Amino acid sequence: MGKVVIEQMGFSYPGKPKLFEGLDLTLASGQVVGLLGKNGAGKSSFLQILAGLLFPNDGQLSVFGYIPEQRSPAFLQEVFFVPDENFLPEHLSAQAYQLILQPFYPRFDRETFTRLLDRFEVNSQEKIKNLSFGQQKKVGLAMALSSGCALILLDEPTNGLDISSKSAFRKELISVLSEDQTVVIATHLIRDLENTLDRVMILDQGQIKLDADLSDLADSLHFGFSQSEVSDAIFSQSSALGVQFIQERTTQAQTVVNLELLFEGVTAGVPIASFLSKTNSLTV
Ligand SMILES: Nc1ncnc2c1ncn2[C@@H]1O[C@H](COP(=O)(O)OP(=O)(O)OP(=O)(O)O)[C@@H](O)[C@H]1O
Repeated sequence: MGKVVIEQMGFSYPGKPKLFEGLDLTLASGQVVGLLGKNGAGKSSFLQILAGLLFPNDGQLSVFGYIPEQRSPAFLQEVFFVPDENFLPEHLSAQAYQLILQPFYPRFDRETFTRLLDRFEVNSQEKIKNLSFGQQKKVGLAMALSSGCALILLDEPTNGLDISSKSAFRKELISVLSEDQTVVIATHLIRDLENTLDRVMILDQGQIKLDADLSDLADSLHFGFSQSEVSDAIFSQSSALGVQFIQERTTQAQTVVNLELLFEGVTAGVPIASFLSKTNSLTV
């Protein structure tokens, strides 16, 4: 479908200091991207800018060749945004709302929607207002994953989901997506995204401090645990149980990327990107 291209983008809420400044970013299709950041880092605002709900103050933003703030019908039918809070009409059932929504999304797959609601154990006939927060969340996620949209934006998708629903969401996300779809997931529940992401972006102090493919992180870094300090660690964190550390990977076995430790390192100012072989962008 094309790309999302951000060039030198700046954004601030009226009367507030800059939230983003000089952001550069390109998202190709076929990736699940995790957007990580502390509370208030701007993750939700970033998604809303991509969805055309907030407008950048500076720079360029193009989503598949469209300018989101123009909110053209051709753009809107390619973007599905699931906010953290319920966005569904409370007086309708999931099934009734799906019928209203479907004509706006040409590739909406009704069978997938029905299957996902079953999988998520949500009653499609029940009015939204009678569903729990987690069940409402699952209706929104089922809609997004069935929408066929080229860009799917999920704000804290696992917030409010129980353990088995988180696992079901991860599995369905990977199985339902096609190569021409891009998903951006904003979250601070980092562990919930394990084994799901193709790429991670860490937003901190108005900048993207790390933007890297998970495969590159796993190739270039070694994530370990030791009872004592490790002398050549790039970053380490001690707890009562021992020391978690990140090393540059040379001959060590490949390890699963510890996203939480990576996040702590990057937000502590460690120039992790300089240890990677194929970094997408580096602003540290
Ligand atoms: N409508 C608004 N008007 C003014 N400031 C806002 C508005 N919405 C958010 N902000 C401010 O912008 C900053 C970023 O908020 P945002 O919700 O994008 O962060 P976040 O990373 O999603 O945070 P969280 O993890 O807590 O959801 C915060 O300082 C917040 O107070």
